[in-house]
Amino acid sequence: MRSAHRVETVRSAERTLMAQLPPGALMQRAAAGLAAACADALRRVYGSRVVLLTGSGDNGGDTLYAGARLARRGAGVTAVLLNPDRTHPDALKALLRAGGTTTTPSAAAQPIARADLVLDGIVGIGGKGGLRPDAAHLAELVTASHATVVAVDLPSGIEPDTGEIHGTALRADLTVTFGTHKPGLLIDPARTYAGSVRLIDIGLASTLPATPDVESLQHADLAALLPHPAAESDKYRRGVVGIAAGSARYPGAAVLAVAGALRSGAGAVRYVGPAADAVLARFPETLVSDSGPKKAGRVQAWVTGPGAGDDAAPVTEALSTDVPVLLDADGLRLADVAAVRARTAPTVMTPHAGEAAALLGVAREEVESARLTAVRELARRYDATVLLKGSTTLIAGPDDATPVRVNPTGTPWLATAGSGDVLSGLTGSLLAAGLAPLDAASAAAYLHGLAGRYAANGAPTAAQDVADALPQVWRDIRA
Ligand SMILES: NC(=O)C1=CN([C@@H]2O[C@H](COP(=O)(O)OP(=O)(O)OC[C@H]3O[C@@H](n4cnc5c(N)ncnc54)[C@H](O)[C@@H]3O)[C@@H](O)[C@H]2O)[C@@H](O)CC1
Ligand SMILES: Nc1ncnc2c1ncn2[C@@H]1O[C@H](COP(=O)(O)OP(=O)(O)O)[C@@H](O)[C@H]1O
Ligand SMILES: [K+]
Repeated sequence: MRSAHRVETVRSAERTLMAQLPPGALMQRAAAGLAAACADALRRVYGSRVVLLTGSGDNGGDTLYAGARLARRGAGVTAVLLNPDRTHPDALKALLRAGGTTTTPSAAAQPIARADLVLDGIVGIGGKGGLRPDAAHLAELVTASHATVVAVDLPSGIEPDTGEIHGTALRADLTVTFGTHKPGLLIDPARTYAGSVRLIDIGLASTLPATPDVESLQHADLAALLPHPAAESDKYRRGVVGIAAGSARYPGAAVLAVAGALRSGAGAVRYVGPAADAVLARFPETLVSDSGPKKAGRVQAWVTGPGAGDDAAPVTEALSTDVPVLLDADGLRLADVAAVRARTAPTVMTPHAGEAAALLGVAREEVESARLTAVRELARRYDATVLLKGSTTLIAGPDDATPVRVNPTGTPWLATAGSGDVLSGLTGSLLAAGLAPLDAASAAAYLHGLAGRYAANGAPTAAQDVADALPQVWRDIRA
């Protein structure tokens, strides 16, 4: 599991750790890790040209100490001091002693244009709001240069706790972060500013709380979560997933949801709805029922909504059952908030940003720019597990104390009609297998994202291909 902690949590853990260490020890650990990462990025340190964008806080301090280490190895290092009177004094002395030089923002254009490497030490976890005008000007110069950009702790200008961006932020190729990930490094839009992220161990794990604020599943977590049939398994023990989806107008949504469910470990898939002929034509193994969800026979989880049109009856009926229910697409719109809140079995909702915006009564852009806030608010309002789809899919449980999961897999090629239907069938299957709602939804997002990458492999792909790629993803994860 990859963990991320909010600024307040990081600061408190740092205070505890610092009290046990000699003064300055933490900053030296951070600077040593940072300098090593920079040396890797440069390949050859001797003779390289390095520019340090240096703010007035400890983020600038880390940067100056790392610059001093690079200067001692033969790099030409120039620090651009944004606030000369308030620069970290000891770190600045160290840089000058190592042969580094300083300059002002107004004279920074030439060194930045010539640099091989630029370190962004303008602001770290002490930042609020987008970059101020003088720093924003430096960011423009960096964008125009060919230098490799390394962000120190985080790209300056992003909101560390949420991944929001208010104004200008600096774009990095690599972010070297200290002690723990910050949520903003994992969540878009800020995530794309961070480039690849490298975590430096400064000993903080010993003082951070065990439960992070945000987390991401990794391959090993998936391998542990995925259900695997045992000798005594039968189709009911493996889980029967019910799909109440599709309409005369959108039969394909039903087919794709069934495809996602069949490829994801369900012992059987039961279908109810007006698209039975289309479903059976493609998947003769589907159990089709003429009745609604309540009378359809034994099912361990329902998926309802994809391609449903305006018929609320199957959605309402599914919600009245005592098994987990997944609401997607039209089902989100047709579900009554009070009926969802009143359920005793889990409910999982899987909106994209547009659907989430409609449920929250805000503009789509507002959801996309503040994804963490939106997913938490929906989970709270519906007392449900919410999976907010998009460029970084987020999954929140109804309880605020549970970490929000960020899906690390995925590809923009998944933004293709019907791929969401595959995800809903896939999630339903994992719910029917007995996974807890947060695990089912985050494992499904992980598998779906990888299946999208496999299916696309750098070229356009379609929703059916994503479903067809699922077994190979499954095999690779278990291997
Ligand atoms: N506290 C610790 O023990 C450690 C801290 N470390 C470093 O210290 C950083 C935090 O240091 P600080 O608390 O001094 O804070 P920062 O250095 O992140 O930022 C504070 C300074 O940035 C300026 N600033 C704030 N918002 C700005 C904006 N939007 N545009 C331009 N300037 C802005 C403020 O005027 C302030 O002087 C971490 O990110 C990390 O890099 C590391 O050395 C590891 C140990
Ligand atoms: N920019 C993006 N990057 C990565 N994944 C994306 C992006 N845009 C959409 N997706 C993914 O593509 C899928 C699309 O689902 P959805 O919007 O419900 O489509 P549909 O309703 O057509 O099935 C979701 O899994 C979503 O997370
Ligand atoms: K920074």
